Amino acid sequence: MTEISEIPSLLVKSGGKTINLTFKNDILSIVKLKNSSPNKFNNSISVEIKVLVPGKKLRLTNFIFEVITAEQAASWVELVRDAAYKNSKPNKHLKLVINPVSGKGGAEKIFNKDVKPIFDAASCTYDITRTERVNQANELMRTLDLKNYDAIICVGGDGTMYEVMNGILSREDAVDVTIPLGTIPTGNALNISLHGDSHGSDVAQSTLTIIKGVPMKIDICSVTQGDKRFFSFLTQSYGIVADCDLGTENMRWMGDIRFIIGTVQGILAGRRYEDWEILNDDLYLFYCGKTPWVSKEFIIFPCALPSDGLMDLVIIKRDGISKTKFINLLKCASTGAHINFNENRQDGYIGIDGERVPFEPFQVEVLPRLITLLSVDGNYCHVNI
Ligand SMILES: Nc1ncnc2c1ncn2[C@@H]1O[C@H](COP(=O)(O)OP(=O)(O)OP(=O)(O)O)[C@@H](O)[C@H]1O
Repeated sequence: MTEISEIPSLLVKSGGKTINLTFKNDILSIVKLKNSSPNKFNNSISVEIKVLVPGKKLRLTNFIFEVITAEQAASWVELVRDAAYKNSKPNKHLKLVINPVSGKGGAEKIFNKDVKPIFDAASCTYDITRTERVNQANELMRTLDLKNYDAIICVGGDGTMYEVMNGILSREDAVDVTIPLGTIPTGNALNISLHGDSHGSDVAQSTLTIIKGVPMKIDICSVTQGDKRFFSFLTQSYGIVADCDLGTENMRWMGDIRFIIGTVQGILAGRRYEDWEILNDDLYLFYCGKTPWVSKEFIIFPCALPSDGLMDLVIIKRDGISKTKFINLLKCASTGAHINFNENRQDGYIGIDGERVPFEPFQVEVLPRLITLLSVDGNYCHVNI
């Protein structure tokens, strides 16, 4: 006999159309109903299946099937539930962190209208913290009793996820934390990357990923700046990318168009960055190497590491620095302090996951597989490369 868990899909008719429902993705729950009105099967029993119907936009609906006996109903319920939650835990209990000011301020409304009905249909339970100030999510995660939950879900943007991750990774038991994180994207930017498919920015799809998704380990960057440490899951940016994001915070009300305006502003202002250049300049110094010292008193590459597979490079341009400053800079090289020498540009934007940090040097280290996310299938995205 074929078991339901081996059947990939269920064909149903709705509004004259035949719909192919997969157990893995589309079926959220099944319950036995007591029939209120008697029919030709005296004492007959029905089962109700709640589904997210696939299509351009996911649509929540239900189908009722009449079965003859209570035993048949019980066996339907058991078989369909097992098949629908073969790879994920049913009836998850979630901790939700809702940032009411994320995006254009509609997180609460989006949650109530588009997310709550799906969680309810899947019999997921949750308790909610609505953030009332900056850093509250971070502080909450430092002390929250994580064993009470199956996943932590951010209803917000990247900034909310950034706070949650930084809070978790600042806990004393951080290395033992395996609880998966998920996100309902109500912010402006890059959440798409967290759910790993082209529908990642879709609220219903993200809700489904939380209900049915599988854990995926991701690397985290440890960014140190002076005596501070940040945990970064997206980007570290300096240059036009940081300027067009952080330099346009006051234009948030415009939505995504602020990123275009920021880029145009940066180009018109003729700002220059040291990311990538062809060197035709008249130089004071171009020095590339693998070991820290030029001589005992000249530590030109104080950060060089023995086996990092990288070469270190120092470039000093004539037009970028006065002769006096160049001499002062060389004097600092006996202790390696020249790398902290003030740049021409005294102020600017540096962004860690899109959050502004001081305009000071920073160092990044990758910590492998430190955080677990809920994902569609354990991958970020599928590309044809
Ligand atoms: N009640 C609140 N009032 C003001 N700021 C808040 C409040 N709750 C959270 N925050 C802060 O809001 C900031 C922005 O949140 P978030 O990044 O989630 O939304 P977003 O900026 O719209 O999205 P994205 O970062 O994806 O563009 C976070 O840094 C968080 O600290």
